[in-house]
Amino acid sequence: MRLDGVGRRYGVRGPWVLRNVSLDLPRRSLVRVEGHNGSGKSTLLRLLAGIDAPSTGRITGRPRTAYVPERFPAALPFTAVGYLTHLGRVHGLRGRTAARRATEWLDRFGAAGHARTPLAELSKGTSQKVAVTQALLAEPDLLVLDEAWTGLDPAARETLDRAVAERVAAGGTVVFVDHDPRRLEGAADARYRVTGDRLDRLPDGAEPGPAETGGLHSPRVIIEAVAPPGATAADLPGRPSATPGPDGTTVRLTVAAAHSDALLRALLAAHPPWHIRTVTPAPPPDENR
Ligand SMILES: Nc1ncnc2c1ncn2[C@@H]1O[C@H](COP(=O)(O)OP(=O)(O)OP(=O)(O)O)[C@@H](O)[C@H]1O
Repeated sequence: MRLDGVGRRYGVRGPWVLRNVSLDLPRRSLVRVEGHNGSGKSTLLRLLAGIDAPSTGRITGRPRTAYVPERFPAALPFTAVGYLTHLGRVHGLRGRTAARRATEWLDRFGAAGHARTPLAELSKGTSQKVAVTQALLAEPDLLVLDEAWTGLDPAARETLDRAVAERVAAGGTVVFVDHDPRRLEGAADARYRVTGDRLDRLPDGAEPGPAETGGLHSPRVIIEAVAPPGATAADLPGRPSATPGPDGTTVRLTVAAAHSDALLRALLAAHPPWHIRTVTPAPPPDENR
């Protein structure tokens, strides 16, 4: 698929969110999109997914596409498997194939027990598994993932990592946005950054930008927690710095405020979970040091 001189603004006089974006999305590739909050990443992904149209410019060569939006419409009057079968049909599958794939994917995500649960009664995590499943069961040539890992438990996040690798290995293109700079680290064939209204390709090996790491001067949060036996801070979202807590039994994790929710979720969802003692804003860094 190709984008040529694509621009998008909301309303005829609204500011340009994206302007003059030209982009080639080759088959068999994994593409990461980065940028600050509100920079236009979701806008770009909606254009790629075909659920929004450019205000100017052209998109050509659209393949069969599936999309996991940042927010999933959870209140629809379906059971999980009923909804997935319905969407499978929308993607062009026969009902029986759609139902079989829905069941297989729910099973892979550890949510088979919720196949017959109404969507409105699902937990946030299970809803997200349904959101991801509706895209994966289509076996699309282009898979667009907008923060699709958010809300998934660690095992489901790994399942999604594997599913992405499988899609790419099958010749597909996967484009993703994620707040965790280490998501699929080293696996992306190309990385792009939305800055102002531009989309720039990042050189291979470029460090994650301030939106992903938090940057020296962005607000930070200190989480003091008791680690379960054997746990380390090495694989936690937001790359927190870890130091021993004041009483010797806790670990003090300092993380960019933008990542504190994801970090807390990961700590609470760990098996066994971390025990959170306190969550406090960090003092601003000392400018004179
Ligand atoms: N439907 C809409 N109507 C009007 N303005 C919009 C709409 N969607 C997005 N915007 C504006 O476009 C800009 C880019 O938003 P977008 O959601 O694409 O950014 P983002 O990088 O995905 O943000 P985040 O990281 O917070 O999800 C923002 O200023 C936002 O307010």
